[in-house]
Amino acid sequence: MSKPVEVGEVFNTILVLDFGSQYSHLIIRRLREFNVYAEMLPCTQKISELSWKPQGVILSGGPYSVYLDGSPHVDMAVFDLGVPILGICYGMQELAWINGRGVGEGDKKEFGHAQVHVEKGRENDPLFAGIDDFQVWMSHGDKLSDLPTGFHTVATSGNSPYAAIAHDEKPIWGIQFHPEVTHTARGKEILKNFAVNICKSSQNWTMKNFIETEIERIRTLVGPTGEVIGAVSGGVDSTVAAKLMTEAIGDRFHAILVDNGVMRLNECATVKKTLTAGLGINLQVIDAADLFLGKLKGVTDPEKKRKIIGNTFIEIFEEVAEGIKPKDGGEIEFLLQGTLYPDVIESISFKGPSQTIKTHHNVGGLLDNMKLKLIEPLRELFKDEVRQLGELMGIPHDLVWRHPFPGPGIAIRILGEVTAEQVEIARNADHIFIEEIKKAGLYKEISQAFAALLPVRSVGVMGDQRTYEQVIALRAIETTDFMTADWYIFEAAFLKTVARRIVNEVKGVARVVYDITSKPPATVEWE
Ligand SMILES: Nc1ncnc2c1ncn2[C@@H]1O[C@H](COP(=O)(O)OP(=O)(O)OP(=O)(O)O)[C@@H](O)[C@H]1O
Ligand SMILES: O=c1[nH]c(=O)c2[nH+]cn([C@@H]3O[C@H](COP(=O)(O)O)[C@@H](O)[C@H]3O)c2[nH]1
Ligand SMILES: NC(=O)CC[C@H](N)C(=O)O
Ligand SMILES: [Mg+2]
Repeated sequence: MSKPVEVGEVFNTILVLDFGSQYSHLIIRRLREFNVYAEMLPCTQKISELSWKPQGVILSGGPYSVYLDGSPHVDMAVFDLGVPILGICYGMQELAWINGRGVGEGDKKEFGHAQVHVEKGRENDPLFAGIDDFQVWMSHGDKLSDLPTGFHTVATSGNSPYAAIAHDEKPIWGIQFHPEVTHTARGKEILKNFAVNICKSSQNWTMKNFIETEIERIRTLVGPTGEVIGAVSGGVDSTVAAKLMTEAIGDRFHAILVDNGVMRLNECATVKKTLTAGLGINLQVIDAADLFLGKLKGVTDPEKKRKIIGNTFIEIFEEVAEGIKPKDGGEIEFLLQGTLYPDVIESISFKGPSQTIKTHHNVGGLLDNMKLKLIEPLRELFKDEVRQLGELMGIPHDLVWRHPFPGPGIAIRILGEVTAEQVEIARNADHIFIEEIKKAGLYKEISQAFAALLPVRSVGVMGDQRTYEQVIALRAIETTDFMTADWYIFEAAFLKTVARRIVNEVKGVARVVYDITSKPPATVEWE
């Protein structure tokens, strides 16, 4: 018997078809919070092309209007699956459109809170088991003008006579409000009623179960002699992925850490020690600092820096990979990547192209010439699930909770030309800042913090001497998804200590400032 290779084949899965709502991914999050596995696919997904059968289907909201030409529609085969279906907002309008076309533009839009009442006589509807009168979050301009054929009303709100509808015979529901946002007070219970009570999904999505199935899956994919390479940075994602690979295939996995000369203070040595001695990962550190710094000489444009680092990184990785000779005499077949679920969601979303703000370095550029097959063990996981997984696999707590660190490293935190001297200044200032944050017990509260080195000089006075040196900008942010972020509010005394230490201990710095810009309009990194 061949073993399953898709996570959806192993866990009972709720399929969320995404019509492009900003909240679609939250549906997945909420379901997983009560241990039901859910996956999101674009609304255009052909059901016949799925390798697994969903336990239930949710049609998400979306910015379109079902009655306009060019709006997305669901594959009708979804109704032949015989599984329960829940339409949310656009998803409900889609159900109504298919069953009678009774959808149009409302006289007024409805954004924000509304009160929903379950109709008399419908108290036993399983979607609302234990819930009768509750506050919801609405976000729509279109509404149902009629009850679709074969449906009845389950709940109403002031502005929506069809706040919830259900099919008379089949397990199909539509709701106009968004149960996935926290502003809908009983939203999670409604989703749980749907997934657990109605769809009968097992609540077995735990990281403990995931480890076992994922290791099995990797072994099946790689086979008994196959070998895998992977770029590992010492960040949480690549470390957790590398640890899973090691558990699955031992030293047939080759991890490569590239020292690009713009890593944090003592980074490579620490990562090497933790990963090899601590976690048994077969890791090779490649010292390419001089090569990177050589290529960055004279470059000040942020995008150029990013591209140079990205390309050089690939060059080195390929060179090292070619030198690795698998024991079975064949060739390396697979490349490990630490892709997370948010990246996957971003690439499947039913949305138009968004503008490039900055080029994030990535290892994906390797694929064309290397013909390596990708292994992405974390592609179904959110960051907090990766952290849980890391803790369970015995990865040190400090590593699991590390702030993210960008591939182009300190190079995009040095404004202007990147030289060994500038790296030294930025690195030492950063080290002091992080050290003080940890000492104050704030590290976990802050999502990311670092020091940037500005290419301006300022006059100072130290020990009666005039100084004329550079400026360090401290950045600390709070965020959940790094798409938006707010700056962290420190106590004045804390900033005072950090500033004093940096000016006193780091040669070349005369002044320290604190960045109080949110994202947007700024970004997290300075370049
Ligand atoms: N210096 C490096 N050496 C080898 N691989 C690297 C290096 N820097 C980045 N990478 C690769 O680029 C990928 C993306 O980097 P990214 O910073 O997003 O993830 P991470 O470092 O694993 O985790 P985190 O987001 O917590 O920093 C990494 O998973 C790793 O494969
Ligand atoms: O691996 C990475 N390669 C990159 O090229 C890169 N650029 C930014 N970042 C990280 O992404 C998050 C958002 O940063 P920005 O607001 O600056 O885009 C923050 O966490 C940044 O540190 C990167 N990570
Ligand atoms: N959030 C939604 O799904 C909105 C659906 C639809 N476009 C409306 O405005 O009614
Ligand atoms: Mg990183």
